[in-house]
Amino acid sequence: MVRVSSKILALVVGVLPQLIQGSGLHTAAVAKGKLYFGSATDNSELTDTAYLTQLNNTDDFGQITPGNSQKWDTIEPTQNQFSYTKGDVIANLAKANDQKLRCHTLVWHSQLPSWVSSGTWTNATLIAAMKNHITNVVTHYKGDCYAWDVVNEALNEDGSYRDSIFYQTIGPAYIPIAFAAAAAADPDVKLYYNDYNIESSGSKAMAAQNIVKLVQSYGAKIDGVGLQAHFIVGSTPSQSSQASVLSAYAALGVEIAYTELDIRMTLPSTDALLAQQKTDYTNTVAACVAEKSCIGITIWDWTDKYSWVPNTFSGQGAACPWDENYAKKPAYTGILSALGGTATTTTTSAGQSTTSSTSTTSSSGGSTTGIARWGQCGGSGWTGGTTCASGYTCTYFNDYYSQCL
Ligand SMILES: O[C@@H]1[C@@H](O)[C@H](O[C@@H]2CO[C@@H](O[C@@H]3CO[C@@H](O)[C@H](O)[C@H]3O)[C@H](O)[C@H]2O)OC[C@H]1O
Repeated sequence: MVRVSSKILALVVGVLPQLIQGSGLHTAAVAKGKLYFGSATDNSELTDTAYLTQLNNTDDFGQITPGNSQKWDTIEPTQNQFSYTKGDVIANLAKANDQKLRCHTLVWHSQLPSWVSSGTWTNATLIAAMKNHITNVVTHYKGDCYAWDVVNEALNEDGSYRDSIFYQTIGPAYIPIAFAAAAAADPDVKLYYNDYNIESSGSKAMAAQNIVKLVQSYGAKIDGVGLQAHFIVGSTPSQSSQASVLSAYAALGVEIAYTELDIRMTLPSTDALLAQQKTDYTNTVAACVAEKSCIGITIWDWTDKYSWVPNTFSGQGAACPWDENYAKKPAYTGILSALGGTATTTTTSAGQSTTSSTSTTSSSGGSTTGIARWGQCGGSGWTGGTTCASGYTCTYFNDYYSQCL
């Protein structure tokens, strides 16, 4: 009979739970004081049972985001006809798994139905259509979402406003109007501005900060800035440059989340690229860990099998922490170590698996040009101190909103 010393037994018993359970990404993130580590997903992927099993693994994923099923073209393909079937599948999955749901997205220039993108609009009719969309959708998902990405990608790379149908027709005021409508429909849900290339300092990150100030100056609620973080292996911003912009957002009194993290490479994948990808993921996650106001991280799907990257960026891919065969890549270990977790993982090498804009609005009393103000003028006359610059007339649209035109 083999006798096992009590010391060895204690060691095995102590280590066993880690070997069996490991410390997954979400578990480790929560231990670091974050709310969640999560993943995007999409309806078509859920028929893949191996995929679903991992998505349901709440040790790794305490949060999910629908990749497409809450976008305007899916939910309101025809004006005032709402279809929640696909979005509800993801929302119900989150509920069943006790995972947080990030809801994505209400107002975005892309994936719009043609009745919106090619419609003939006036300022008032587009505001009404946008508010109707937001009110319906946010009300439908009231209580289900941790956060809504209220406005997505309103900025150009130089920090100017993107020339979307919303900006063209309404001007920058569409942003605070959207936030106010979302807050009115669900006062408890967190409301985010979400964009890419705002993860390190520069004109676009500065413009994102100005969007926060713009919404705040209108007296509307904004709770967070979402950093999409669609990065490229080898040119991902350093941890320190991400950290400094995170603290700039935090100084505005909002939280921050990494909302769509993935780090793509030019294919084929090599061991060197996978090693650099691990470093890039590690640095990004470490920047969030170090910033108290950074509350969570979402990867834009967890496996290369269903990543959006190859369909969008020709010749690029392998952007996720798991490969297309669901084996963990070095990136997984990097993320876990940045979260302070312990890896008992199988990671892949390239060949095999081994264990081991600037707002011109003044906040009070200044003159505005072409800029909306809340209740500052209207049918019943001035209610605030704002005056329009010479040559502009203050035009009343509704109780929330007027504009110097
Ligand atoms: O043919 C379309 C297909 O192109 C579409 O792909 C989705 C496009 O959006 C992706 O998510 C965005 C990625 O980056 C940020 O800019 C946005 O915030 C995200 O919403 C999504 O992952 C792709 O699947 O899907 C629908 C098909 O009909």
